[in-house]
Amino acid sequence: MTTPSILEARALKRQFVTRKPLFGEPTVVRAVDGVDLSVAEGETFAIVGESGCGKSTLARLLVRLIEPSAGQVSYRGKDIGGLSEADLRDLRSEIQFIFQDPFSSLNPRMTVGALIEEPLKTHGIGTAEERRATVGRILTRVGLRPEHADRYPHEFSGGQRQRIGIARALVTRPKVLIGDEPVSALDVSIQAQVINILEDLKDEFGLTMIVIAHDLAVIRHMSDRVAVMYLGKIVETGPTDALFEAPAHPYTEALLEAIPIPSVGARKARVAVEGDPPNPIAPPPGCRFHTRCPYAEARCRSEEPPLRDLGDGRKAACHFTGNLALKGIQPVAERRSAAAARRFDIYSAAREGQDPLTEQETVQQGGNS
Ligand SMILES: Nc1ncnc2c1ncn2[C@@H]1O[C@H](COP(=O)(O)OP(=O)(O)OP(=O)(O)O)[C@@H](O)[C@H]1O
Repeated sequence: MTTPSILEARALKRQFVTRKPLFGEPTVVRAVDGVDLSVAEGETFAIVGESGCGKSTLARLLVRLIEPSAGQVSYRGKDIGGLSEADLRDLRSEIQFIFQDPFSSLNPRMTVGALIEEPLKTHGIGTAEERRATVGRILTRVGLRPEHADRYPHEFSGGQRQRIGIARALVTRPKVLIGDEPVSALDVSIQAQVINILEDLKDEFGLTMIVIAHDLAVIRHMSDRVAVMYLGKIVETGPTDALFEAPAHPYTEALLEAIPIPSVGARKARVAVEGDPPNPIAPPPGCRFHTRCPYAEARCRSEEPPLRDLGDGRKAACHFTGNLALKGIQPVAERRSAAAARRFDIYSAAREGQDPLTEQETVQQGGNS
């Protein structure tokens, strides 16, 4: 029996038209350019790709924070494009966001208690007394204390502020939590703690999670399935383990090879795939990845590969998918660097309640908390 899907996108598109001042020609960015996806109830679904590939736009389309240029999104089988204002408000209490930078998403003039209580008030949930009790409970649940409700966000560390963001997102008991780079502003050791909290709360609240990240180590630990985006399109999707062990698209392979090394500099390290992504205003013809693909042939420059079904829940958009091995390509799993493997170990150790960092790494991280 297959798990029913909770969120679905069909042929979803969103373009942004910008115009240079005065008589400038309008330019069109196809930020999301024909995306189909289906998120199963209870799973953690990850969207990964380089900066500017359309991840955040896609996430915002999924909850109608922005309107699509074309295509459809449905939540529990219902087209959200046709929802009334009241139904849209209900939808927003069921689907919550957490953001990359908890400080900028929290109003610095509100106490932590007021910040967490706000969504309850907006949705008319509980009396003032009940809301205060709920705030105390959720603060404890994310590893803070009820008395922290009287303090202000600037009094907390980055990791604690992200816990506050999580508490605020979960206080209405949503069904879906979307995390837009939820840990990428945090140090590696703190990332592991926040990931653990999210995983525990996911089980406790029966959440479906959509996680947007550029960091594949985070994705590997958190997600059941992954969609890899490149220039507004999904180029590969499938179960996380299968995709990591044997990527079917050369772009996925390049991303896996670029996993950053854990060190002081890894705090905000970005994935670096060789070459720059093409200008999204004028994407290359044929396969959009051909300008950076080591395996590209003439066909790739003129013919766009469709997202083909590979079986076992996997899909990829590459003319050579399934044949990469024939081109003499060794699976990435065999080539992954020791440093990247260590990064995976850090998360694994933290998940098992051990101190994830060696003494030397703790010194490098500056003993942060
Ligand atoms: N409001 C907007 N107006 C014009 N262009 C936009 C707007 N929002 C996004 N874009 C463009 O759409 C493309 C996709 O942006 P988006 O933020 O969705 O990508 P992303 O993968 O989430 O990137 P990042 O990881 O940097 O947040 C980019 O080229 C971006 O410049």
